[in-house]
Amino acid sequence: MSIIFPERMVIGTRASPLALAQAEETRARLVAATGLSPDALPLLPLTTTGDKIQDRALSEAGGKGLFTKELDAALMAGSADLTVHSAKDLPTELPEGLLVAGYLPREDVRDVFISRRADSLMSLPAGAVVGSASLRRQAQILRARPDLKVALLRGNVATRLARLDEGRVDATLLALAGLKRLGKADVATAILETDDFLPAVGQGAIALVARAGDSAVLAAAAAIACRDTGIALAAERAFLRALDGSCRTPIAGHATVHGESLRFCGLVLSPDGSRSVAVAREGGLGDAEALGEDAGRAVIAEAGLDLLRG
Ligand SMILES: NCc1[nH]cc(CCC(=O)O)c1CC(=O)O
Repeated sequence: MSIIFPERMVIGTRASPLALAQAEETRARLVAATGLSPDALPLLPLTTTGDKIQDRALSEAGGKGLFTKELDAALMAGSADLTVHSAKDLPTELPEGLLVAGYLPREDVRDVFISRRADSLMSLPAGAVVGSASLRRQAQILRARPDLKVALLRGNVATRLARLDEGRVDATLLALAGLKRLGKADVATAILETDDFLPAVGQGAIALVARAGDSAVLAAAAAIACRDTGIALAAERAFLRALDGSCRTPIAGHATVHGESLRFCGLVLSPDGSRSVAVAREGGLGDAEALGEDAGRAVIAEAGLDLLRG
């Protein structure tokens, strides 16, 4: 029996340069895997609530799904057939009727340090200001360097680099994956290794979301999906779900597949980095979700809910 792909699929995406690069990558992979022409895979760029809010930390703007609500609505209304997301920004629970149809092969998961004033986070002068909008990065910066200051810095990559050049902040951290996808990896001053600086759940992965019953679109997504990334993400997202992390809790988590085994590391911090609980687990590839969930429960047992509530 041959696989039936759709004749045409509208690809919903955010309109930011990074989102468009991710949607283009998805489109190119679909062309190669399904034989559809690029014209049969039009992009539908949408502006999300998260894109409009620029003056506040997103954790203060009402939480989850700020980058996904409009894309979910387009899927449900039928104006898009497949939506492309940074897995990092995808809530652990999707609306009824939608599901993750697959993940593309993961990019580099590491964060990078960018500064004109120092070669590394550890060599910044005391009191230097590091700009980031991520509570995880803020907490991890303060854990490594309690003498530094963190400041809210939002916006796309170009905006953040401009703030650095203006001297409004001394340094910033960004995901290497995003820089690579934008062809800007050369702006990195230093790469932070995962042992020192655990990335966010889903970092570097692109998630494809579709309608649950749409078998032709699901088949097309499956044709470009990466198995190992799916397994790693199942563990990471189960960890996040178990913690029920409000977006105000600094949480990091990273899983990797090594042959037949899956390794997971998780970390929860207080916002000021003074307290943290780390967890490590290893298991079989079939147990990814259970492993992540178990790691999340272990953190709750050790940390207590007050750490998690910040
Ligand atoms: N929340 C913003 C966001 N969502 C995904 C990425 C980078 C790409 C990725 O992690 O896949 C970024 C920017 C950043 O953290 O530097």
